[in-house]
Amino acid sequence: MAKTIIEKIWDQHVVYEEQGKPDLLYIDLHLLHEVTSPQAFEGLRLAGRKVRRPDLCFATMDHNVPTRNLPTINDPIAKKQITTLEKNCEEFGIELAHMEHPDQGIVHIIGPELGLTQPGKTIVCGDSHTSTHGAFGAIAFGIGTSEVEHVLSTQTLWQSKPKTMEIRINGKLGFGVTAKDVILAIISKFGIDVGTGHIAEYTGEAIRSMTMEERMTICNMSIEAGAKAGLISPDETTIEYLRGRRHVPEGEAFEEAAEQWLSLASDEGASYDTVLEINADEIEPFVTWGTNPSMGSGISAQVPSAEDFENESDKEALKKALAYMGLEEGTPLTKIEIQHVFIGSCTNARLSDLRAAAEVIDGQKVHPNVTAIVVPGSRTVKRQAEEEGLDKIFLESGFEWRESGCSMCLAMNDDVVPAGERCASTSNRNFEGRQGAGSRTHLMSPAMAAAAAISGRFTDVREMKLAHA
Ligand SMILES: CC(C)[C@H](C(=O)O)[C@@H](O)C(=O)O
Ligand code: SF4
Repeated sequence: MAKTIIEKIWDQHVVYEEQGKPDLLYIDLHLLHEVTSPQAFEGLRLAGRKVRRPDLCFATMDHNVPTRNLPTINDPIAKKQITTLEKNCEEFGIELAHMEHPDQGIVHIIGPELGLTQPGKTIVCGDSHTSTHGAFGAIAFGIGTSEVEHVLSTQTLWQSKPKTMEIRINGKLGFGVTAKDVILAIISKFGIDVGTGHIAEYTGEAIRSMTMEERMTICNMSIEAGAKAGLISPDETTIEYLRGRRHVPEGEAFEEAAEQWLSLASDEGASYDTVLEINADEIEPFVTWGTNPSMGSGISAQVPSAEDFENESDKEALKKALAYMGLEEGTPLTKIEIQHVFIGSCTNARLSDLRAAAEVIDGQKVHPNVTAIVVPGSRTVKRQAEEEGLDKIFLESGFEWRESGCSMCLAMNDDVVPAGERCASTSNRNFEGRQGAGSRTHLMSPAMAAAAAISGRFTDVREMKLAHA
């Protein structure tokens, strides 16, 4: 029978099953960071247990790390989490990319970079955006701290088999439209709960022509559509990205692995519990205007009005969101002014994202009302960007060029948007207070954020690109 990649990987990892109960799944890779691991290690210690497979674990520091004046951490809670992770990794024998290690970075950026993330693996991390790793054709999802402890001690996890979903993106993307616009358009069209109980596979021509970095942006936000995980069947693009990376097999063994990885792709004719479709040519550069990632529109639209919605609860949600965001119904999106720009996060802080932003800047200056920062997703991204001179492009235009970490994505560190101010952000969440108490977040692509930095308001990057062509 034709199977989806989701079923193939799942079936290969079930170590115990019983009718009517969750399956016990083997976990191939466990990624850790400083925020969700301390109690898990403490639990092991109290129970006198060891980590079963430290060689299948990898830890980094990302949420709390400062992005300047390293290694000074001002916040005592942040400092404690950092030193605790250091101690735990040493005691339990887990490899750690500490704050100043050359491999340090946001957990979802360094897994792929180091070749730890591979097709066919089950990958977990105490972090909801673990779905990013699904771009390689892996089942990758976030887990809670008690599950982190379970995986540390047994290398397995109890999981109910999710339903399968296909999200097909038909056709080719238009000029100036990026992976971020695609995933924001999908969430806007289908809502933040559509994926509940499912693992989603993204398919279609637009996905096939994307690079691995673009595919990671798509899979990263699966959780914002409510899905447990999101993934993409491996193809030659996947294989070429992985070739030569540190943790993948070498030589003949790589060719064998590649063949096996390609065989995981969903079979022709495999069926899914749910199928959603969107046409690439209906997608414009996107920005969010509200307080969840589905509250967004193409840049040529206006902030919606209550009359655009049929049911009362949607009208109420709109009013509440606009009150928090300080926006009026019907305002053209290109009239909205911003005070901050954040180019960073596990959604959009890889090398290609920084290149896309730098290309838009193209010798222009950051608007005088705007504070703009670039936070590379990892130290490797930072080094590579500097080798290409991207840091100079950003610095000369007036951006700050920071050290890698989660930074302003969630303001668990010193990088905070002040109350009442607006930030054009390449991250993935725009909830109330996400970038600091009272902060107002607008999600968009790196190119759109760069365009906003220059003009001080939301701008259709396609026009800016044409003007500079
Ligand atoms: C801190 C962590 C648990 C959290 C997550 O799970 O996603 C964070 O990374 C986020 O993006 O909100
Ligand atoms: S960059 Fe943001 S979304 Fe990603 S792991 Fe860090 S806090 Fe979470």
